[in-house]
Order: sequence, then C-alpha cells, then structure tokens
Amino acid sequence: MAIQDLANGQAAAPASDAGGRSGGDDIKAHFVFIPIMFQGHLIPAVDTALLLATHGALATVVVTPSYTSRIRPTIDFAHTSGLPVRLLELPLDLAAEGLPAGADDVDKVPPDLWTNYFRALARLRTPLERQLLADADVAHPVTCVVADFCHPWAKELAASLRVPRLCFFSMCAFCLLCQHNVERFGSYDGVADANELVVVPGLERRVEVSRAQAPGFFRDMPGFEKFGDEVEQALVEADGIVTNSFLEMEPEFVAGYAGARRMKVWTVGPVSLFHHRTTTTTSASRGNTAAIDADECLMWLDDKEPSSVVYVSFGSLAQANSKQVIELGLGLEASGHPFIWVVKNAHQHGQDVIEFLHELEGRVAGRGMLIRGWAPQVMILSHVAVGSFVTHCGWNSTMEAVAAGLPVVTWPHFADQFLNAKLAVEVLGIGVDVGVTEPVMYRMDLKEIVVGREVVEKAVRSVMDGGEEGEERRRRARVLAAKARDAVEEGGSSYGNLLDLVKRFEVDTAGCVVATA
Ligand SMILES: O=c1ccn([C@@H]2O[C@H](COP(=O)(O)OP(=O)(O)O[C@H]3O[C@H](CO)[C@@H](O)[C@H](O)[C@H]3O)[C@@H](O)[C@H]2O)c(=O)[nH]1
Repeated sequence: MAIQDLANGQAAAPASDAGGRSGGDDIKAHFVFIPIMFQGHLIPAVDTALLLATHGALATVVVTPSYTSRIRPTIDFAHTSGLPVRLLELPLDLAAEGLPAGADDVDKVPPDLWTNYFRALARLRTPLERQLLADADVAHPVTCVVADFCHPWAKELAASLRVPRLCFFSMCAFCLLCQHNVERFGSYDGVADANELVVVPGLERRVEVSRAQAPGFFRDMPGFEKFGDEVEQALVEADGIVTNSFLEMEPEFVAGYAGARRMKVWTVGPVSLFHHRTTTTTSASRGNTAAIDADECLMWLDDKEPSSVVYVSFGSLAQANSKQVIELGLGLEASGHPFIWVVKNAHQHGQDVIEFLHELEGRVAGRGMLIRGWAPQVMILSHVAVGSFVTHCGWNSTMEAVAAGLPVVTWPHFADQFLNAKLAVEVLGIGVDVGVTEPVMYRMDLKEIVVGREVVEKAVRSVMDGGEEGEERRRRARVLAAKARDAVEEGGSSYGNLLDLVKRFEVDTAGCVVATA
C-alpha cells in the first residue's frame, strides 16, 4: 500500500502547510518511525512523531493493519491541526511465518509463535524499502529512520536508504544504564540464583538488582538469544538514541548512558504531554477506543475532591489471575479511598470474578469506578481529582504519572518494570513499593496471590495519606511535574532536543542528509 493519508482515506499530499506550524516548503527533515506494534511502544512513538512534526519535520509512521484504527484519532487530530504526519500501512506476511490470520494483532499471536512474529516483522524490510523509494517525495526524501530497538533489521533498511538510524526507547536512561552496566561488567557471572541481588556497577549511588528483575533485552528468552545479540549489535551501530524521558529527571543517568554507549541520547519526553494540546476526544482515544465514555468519566471525576482518587492500571500487557483480581479489589475497597480501577479482559475471567466485580461495584457505588477494557488513561491522570496511581511501572505509565505530578504505588510485573520501580522509589522518592521481588507474567490459570489485600490497602493508605512522609512524596511529585512541563515548553530540554533532531537530520541544499550525531 502506498503512503496514505489514511485519516482522509486518500493518497497523502506533500506535507500540509495548511494551518500547521510547518510550512510544506520549509520541511527539510523527514523521519520514518518504525514502532513495534505493542501499545507501550506504538503510543509513545506516535506521540514523538507528532512532536517532531510540531517542530517542522515530516513524520511517517509505519503500522500494520490491526493498529491503524487505534492511532487514527491521534493522526486525525494532527491532520486537523495541519501537522505533517503520514501513516504507511504495511501488512505482515503471516503465512510465510506460519502465523494464523489476524496475528498482526499481538494479542492474537499464539505464545509458541512469538519468534515467528518477530521474523514476520523483519520481513517488512523489503516492502518498506520498496515503498519508501517508490513514494519518495522528491521535495521530502527520508532523512532519518527512527526504529524501535526491537527492529534490528532497520539497520539494513537505513543503510540501503543511505540515511542515519536512531534507536527509539520508551524507557528511562536509569534502566538502560543499569541494564548496560550489569551486562558490561558481568555482574551476573557466577551467580546461579536468578533472584540473588547484585550491586549495579558504575553508578554513584547503590542500586541492587537481580538477573530475574533485569534480564536484558531478549537474551534470556528461550529462542530469542540470537535475536538479542542482533538487537544489541543494531544498537551499537545506531547513530543515536531517542528516549521518552527528560533530562532534569535523571541527568546523571542520561549522561551516564550516553557516555557508556558513546552515543548521543535525545530525551524528548514526557511525550504524553503532547496531548495537552489535543481535544478531550483525541486524548481519550489515545492508543485505542476507550471502554468508557470520556464525558461520563470526567463527570464522575468532577464530582470528587481534588487529589482524592486512586487510579489503578497495569498497562496493556500484564494480566492478573482471578484470585489476584479479587484480592486487589478487596484491598481497594478496604482502603476507603475513591478509585478508578482498570480491569483488563474482565470477560475472560470465570464466573467467580465476574460476580465479585459486580458485587464490589454495588458496595462501592459512587466511590469506586471499574473500567472493563481500555481506559482513557492520560485524560484521567491529568484530572485534578486524581491523587495517586497504582501502576505496574511500565515506562509510559510511570512517565504519565510524573507528568501529572502523582505519587505512585509500584507493583512491577516484568521487563524494565523493576528498574522503573526502583527509579520511582529510590531515586525520585515518589513511590511506595508493594514489595514484589520476582517477575510474574500473570496468566489467568496461575493460582498464586502475589500481593495480598492488606498490602494493597496499606500501600494505598500510605500513598494517599502517609503523614509527613506521604506529604513529602506528593511534594516531590509536584516538583517533578513542573520540571516535566518546563522540559517540553519552549526553552526546555526536551523541546530543544526535538529542535536539534530536526536540524541535524535535515537535507542540505545539495540533497545530502546533514547528520552529525
Ligand atoms: O487502559 C489503558 C491501558 C494503557 N493505556 C496506555 O498504554 C500505554 C501502556 O504503556 P506502559 O505503561 O509502558 O505499559 P505496557 O503496555 O506494559 O508497556 C510495555 O512497554 C513499555 C515501554 O517499553 C515497557 O516499559 C513495559 O514494561 C512493557 O510492558 C500507556 O501510554 C498508557 O497510557 C491506556 O491509555 N489505557
């Protein structure tokens, strides 16, 4: 499929100069974003593409068909605002990798076929290259590929297009540096127990982590070892790194990671703050169609005291088993605080959970709201009535809490979440930890309760009240939010980094890409 202005269902015109800040003729940089199709990766990539567009670049976002409709409202908003953003939809060759129909939606990839899914993604390279060359808009040639770190094949793509390539992470520099250092200094060597804590080397402060909590990218996953090496090699050979973080939050770690990688790191976040300039409808459907009417949700929140509501959500991937769902619900009920609780895949639970949720709703009517499915998270978090966030510490959620000035209850499940939780609790001082120490990729059929109702209740009371300590935590969260806002405003660090990206990766008058990363 050709590059399309899919929002309008027509072939895209050269970047619009109608009403946007970026006149078509002024566009000299064209970034092609290749996200991986997980919401935790796709959403921040789209926001970053839009932010670059507000700074005068053309941005093309590559999507596979199942995800087009999920980002359409955001892209529609961009078009209405005259921002030069385009979608390039490419189907995956599922059959070639033995994947069932519909498996370009990651929720439909059978667990034993994950390696096949990643191979199918790598097959995008040839059609994408062909498409970008065929659609090359002479006035706006591609000047830079920004590929999720999970796409090592983008290395060859950028080389063929003869343009620089940046690695995109929606992760904090703290996590990237800790992970890098434990691997580089062999901290896990000779440590048989994956849950044994080791001290992360090369940091000024003492941080302890276990291999189970920070296993590295893919290398510990059966079947993905070689892929993990390819990811690392592609990162080593990248022309720079773009992250959804901001300098003032973690200056020593941004500098440390850039130094360790000997690479420029552009912090451009919090990218969710782009939505401060969108409409309620756009922000409410960021990443997917919300399972609740935005106005209904806002009315419910309007009725609550400032900073009184606890928001509870575990992102787009983590899944709680039935017993844990019940335990969490009872803990929230016992906390006595108003809450909004996002229950993913509620319909997949057994009758016991369905009845429990129904009865709970009756008992906490007016005080507790359940959202079964996708929540308008950024819209909710930015409401004045919300006072804290119980989170799995996916990096986007963590940044969204920071941007909203909220203290968090940290309940990591897997991947980078343990390190993000450490950043929130130990470095930023805005978190109360529930005490999970080992990763759990929750499955419905698991029987264990990982966090009991009393622990939930105590953590919620602590983050919402918590005496002087709680007040200090809330104060730190407010200060951090002010820094986050400053970072994305004119003159701020993230704003400056976006401008710098646009400037560095533009085409000069001789048609060469100016890339000085
Ligand atoms: O009902 C929902 C659920 C999620 N979101 C949004 O979806 C994104 C979820 O991202 P994140 O909080 O990072 O969680 P995951 O979906 O779990 O993200 C994956 O990707 C992240 C970025 O690399 C990693 O930090 C996580 O560990 C990994 O699980 C956020 O922007 C949320 O605002 C909603 O808007 N509504």
